[in-house]
Amino acid sequence: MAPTLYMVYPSPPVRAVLMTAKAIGLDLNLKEVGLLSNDHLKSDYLKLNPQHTVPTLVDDNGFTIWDSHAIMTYLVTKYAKDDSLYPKDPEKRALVDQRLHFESGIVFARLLRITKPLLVQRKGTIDKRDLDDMIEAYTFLERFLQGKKWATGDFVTLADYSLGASISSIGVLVPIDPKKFPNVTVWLKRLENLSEYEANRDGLALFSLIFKNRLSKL
Ligand SMILES: N[C@@H](CCC(=O)N[C@@H](CS)C(=O)NCC(=O)O)C(=O)O
Repeated sequence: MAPTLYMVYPSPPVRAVLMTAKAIGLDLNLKEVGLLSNDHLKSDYLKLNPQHTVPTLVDDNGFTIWDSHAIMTYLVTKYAKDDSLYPKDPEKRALVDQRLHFESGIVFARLLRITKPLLVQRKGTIDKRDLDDMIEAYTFLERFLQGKKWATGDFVTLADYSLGASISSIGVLVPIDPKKFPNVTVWLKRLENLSEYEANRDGLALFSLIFKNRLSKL
């Protein structure tokens, strides 16, 4: 039996998990959660994940874990044929972990500060402070990528899927200027050429549709 992933396609963290599963050749049983109908706030879902977020993974033995970063490292540790996406070497792993925490604590947190008001409060604009903070996050990533092919070095890791899902998404609302951010621009293009990036495409298109539509309602 395949592990079950509770998900919605537009969610960047969900897409990071989908890219991971595709990369390691793991089939997932996908269950869409009705966020708009608040299904994630109902008792059945809260029993699975009291934090009521997607993605949430239930493995075939019943083991349940949420947060994309925890899910991705779990899936690679348990199901991948080798450790290339999440190296066992302490220094290489520490670099991947640093980037995953950067995605979680900086990039996704700042993305949410932009997308939540658009979606929940139906605002039609992005505050300048939130725009500036996102640009600062791009600047950090630009520096991390200096002299590197991928987020941590010469090889694709989970850091690329996690950052790639979020950066490709927020780039729709806060454009990534290729002159100011050449490393980020080239890295995203490189990511788009990977076969596992296919798992990001449809959800990204939906994300784009939802949020561009909100902004155009000015
Ligand atoms: N850090 C979490 C973020 C998960 C998250 O906030 N997901 C959003 C969708 S993109 C969600 O489930 N929102 C509904 C809620 O928080 O109630 C992760 O990486 O999984």
